Amino acid sequence: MRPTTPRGLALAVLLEVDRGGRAQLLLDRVLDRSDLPERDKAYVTHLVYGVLRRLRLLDFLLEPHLRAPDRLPKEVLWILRLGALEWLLGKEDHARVSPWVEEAKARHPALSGLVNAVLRRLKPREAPECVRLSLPDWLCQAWRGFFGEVSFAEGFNEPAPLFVTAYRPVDLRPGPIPGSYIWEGPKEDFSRLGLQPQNPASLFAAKLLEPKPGERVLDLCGGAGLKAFYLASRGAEVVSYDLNPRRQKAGAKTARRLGLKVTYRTQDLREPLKEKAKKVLLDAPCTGTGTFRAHPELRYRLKPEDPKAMARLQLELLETAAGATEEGGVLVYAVCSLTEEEGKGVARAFLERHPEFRLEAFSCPLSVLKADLGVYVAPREGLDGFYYLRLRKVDSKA
Ligand SMILES: C[S@@+](CC[C@H](N)C(=O)[O-])C[C@H]1O[C@@H](n2cnc3c(N)ncnc32)[C@H](O)[C@@H]1O
Repeated sequence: MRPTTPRGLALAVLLEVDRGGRAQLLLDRVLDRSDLPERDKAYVTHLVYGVLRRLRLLDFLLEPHLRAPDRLPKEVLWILRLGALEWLLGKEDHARVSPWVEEAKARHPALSGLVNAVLRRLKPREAPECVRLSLPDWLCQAWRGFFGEVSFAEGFNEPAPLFVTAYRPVDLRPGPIPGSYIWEGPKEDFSRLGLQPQNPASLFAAKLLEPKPGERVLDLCGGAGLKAFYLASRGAEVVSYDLNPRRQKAGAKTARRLGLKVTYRTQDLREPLKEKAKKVLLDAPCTGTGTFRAHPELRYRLKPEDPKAMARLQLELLETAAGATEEGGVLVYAVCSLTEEEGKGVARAFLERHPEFRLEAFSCPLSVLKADLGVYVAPREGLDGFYYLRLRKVDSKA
């Protein structure tokens, strides 16, 4: 039987995430199909994201009360985590314990007593910072070493507004940079309204290219084309390249609905391009360590060796982007990741090999976490963490 209650739906989504699914996709699917009122849908979202964003801390709080958590049925373990979340967020005992005991009774009646006892016994417990932030130790320590501290990661656990980029005049609350707004209603058919959901930190990567009307721009690793939409809206002639034709097809459809012209070409960008432009944007694939707010489960799946492996691919793609930049032209490299390897490390390795490129300084209106060979943006106030690098090709014979 398919669950229909908010708690049942949250549990079902979390069990799917446990099997390898992606929370955002699963939630969208489940909530689109559900007839629940908006308030209940918001509660499902709150539960799923709340638990995933604090998973390490919740397990730490449950630990003294469970002898062998690994041997519990998954459903019971996630019910305990959900109940612990509501305890952590200060929900009254009468409102938080019995609903979760009922969920346990419906699935594993013999363990409902344990759920009841554990949820009533929870006590405050001082957690080490990396546990409190629910980060894997390897990443938490790498961030401390590189940024000097890790408190910025608190931002991943804060709820964020839904940011949209507007391609028509709108009467919405402005976001942190021009063109970005905050959507406060229920989900809509955004492209019909001339809007595109997009984090301002992602929009800023496209803005850094400073596209001019009539200018040719290459949008490399353009995916569905979120950044291409902005570039086209400034009157640039945009060609968007990606490996994934399915994403590009979806992008072409949205571009049409937004009334924007983008040309899509499918290519593996580890191979050189057959064309050049004065403005080139490379929004490279990355580990996504700046997007833990929207993709909270990602942090538990990444491995310590991933940033280095990703940086190797990013450097290959940057070679292609460099070859496609005309002399005097601008190349912007961006990733939604906060690791040293994928940001500063890629920049350093690239500049060592390419004396014909010079670093270009720029001012960043978003909250800067670190500026050192490019700029890292802090994942605060709803922003995704990002890294940007702006380069100019000064002399191709250097
Ligand atoms: C960060 S996403 C791009 C998001 C997109 N620029 C946007 O703003 O919507 C990275 C993209 O790189 C693409 N990609 C990964 N490896 C690639 C390769 N070898 N050649 C071309 N594209 C690649 C992926 O398909 C994905 O769409």
